[in-house]
Amino acid sequence: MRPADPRDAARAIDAIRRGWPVTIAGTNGTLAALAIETADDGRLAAFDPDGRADVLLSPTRAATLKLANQIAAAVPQVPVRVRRVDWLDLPAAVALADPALDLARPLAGPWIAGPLPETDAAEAALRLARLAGLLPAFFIAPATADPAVTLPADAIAAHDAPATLAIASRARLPVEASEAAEIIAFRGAADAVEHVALVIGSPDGRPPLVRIHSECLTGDALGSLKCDCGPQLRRALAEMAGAGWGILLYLRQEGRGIGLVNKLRAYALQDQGFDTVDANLRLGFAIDARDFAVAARMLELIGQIEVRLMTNNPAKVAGLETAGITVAERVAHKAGLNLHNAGYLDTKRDRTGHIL
Ligand SMILES: Nc1nc2c(ncn2[C@@H]2O[C@H](COP(=O)(O)OP(=O)(O)OP(=O)(O)O)[C@@H](O)[C@H]2O)c(=O)[nH]1
Ligand SMILES: [Zn+2]
Repeated sequence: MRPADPRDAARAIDAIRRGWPVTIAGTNGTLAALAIETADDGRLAAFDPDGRADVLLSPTRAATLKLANQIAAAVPQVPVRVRRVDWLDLPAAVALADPALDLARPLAGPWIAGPLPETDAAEAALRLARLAGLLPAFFIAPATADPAVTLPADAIAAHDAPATLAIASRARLPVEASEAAEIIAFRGAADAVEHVALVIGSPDGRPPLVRIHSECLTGDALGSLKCDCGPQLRRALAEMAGAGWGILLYLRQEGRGIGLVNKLRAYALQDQGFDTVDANLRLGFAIDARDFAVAARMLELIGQIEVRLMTNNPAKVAGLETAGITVAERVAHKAGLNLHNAGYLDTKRDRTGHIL
């Protein structure tokens, strides 16, 4: 197996978004994978001329489809292979991958499901789908005649490791909350994701008030009432301005790391009655796919490794501390309760450990 190249994951993300197969080599076997979301009949026939490719699902999607009873654990922690049978054609595979129609058109089996030996490659493929903003489901085969990209599984595992992150540019940016603000943009070697920090005021000897904010296009820019992101963002900046000193870290982790389109799919499931946790699981993702090590790296680059963190989420405190930042104080950060987001906030309190 050749060593990972930092550009491997970027090429693979591009390939699966275009509907091209990738071949992933892990320590326990190699898999060729074609993303179901971007497949069509022609691509599937080229990938798998004999109609024998199996389907790869994530552990949480398999649990939703009740495929877990065929596997040792009640809730499988490992990727699941659904064996190809004649009637598992492209529309059936789309129905396995996409929960949009779960209620309207319950899936008829019998499906033959099981674990697969190539766990490294399978986990890497599922991670790749999340990074590409696609549904985590693939056709898989031992090899394909014409892979667009071949890469080692660890290239994807290391993909958003923040070590290569560096300051790319900084400039004065007067904002509504404070005229004394500076924006700092960060870039890493592996991808085109550009995280941003907004430093308000200047150091006063105390650890800065810090807000880690994950991108929420709907809440931050469109005024969505489904979440509390927009009001939290604005309140954070106002409080930093009031205190005279603070740092907002704006992380490009839309939808808790599953991307905009998948978040909107989760919203459509919420319209069917599922809460924010179950919607993510039905789609085949973790409840929260974020990694706060990137925030720690940004603070290091800014030169502030001790902070007063504005959050209700203990996972953010733990994530920063694991990555070497001292959280001197957690500052509760509540804002924007309304009729539409009350259930969402209850779910955060009851199911994801938020202190609300
Ligand atoms: N997948 C998914 N993401 C959501 C949903 N609602 C909001 N989000 C995303 O959740 C993230 C909001 O996170 P934050 O406000 O930074 O963090 P938090 O975990 O709520 O913790 P706090 O610091 O206490 O606010 C943003 O990336 C939103 O896009 C949802 O229903 N599903
Ligand atoms: Zn939001």
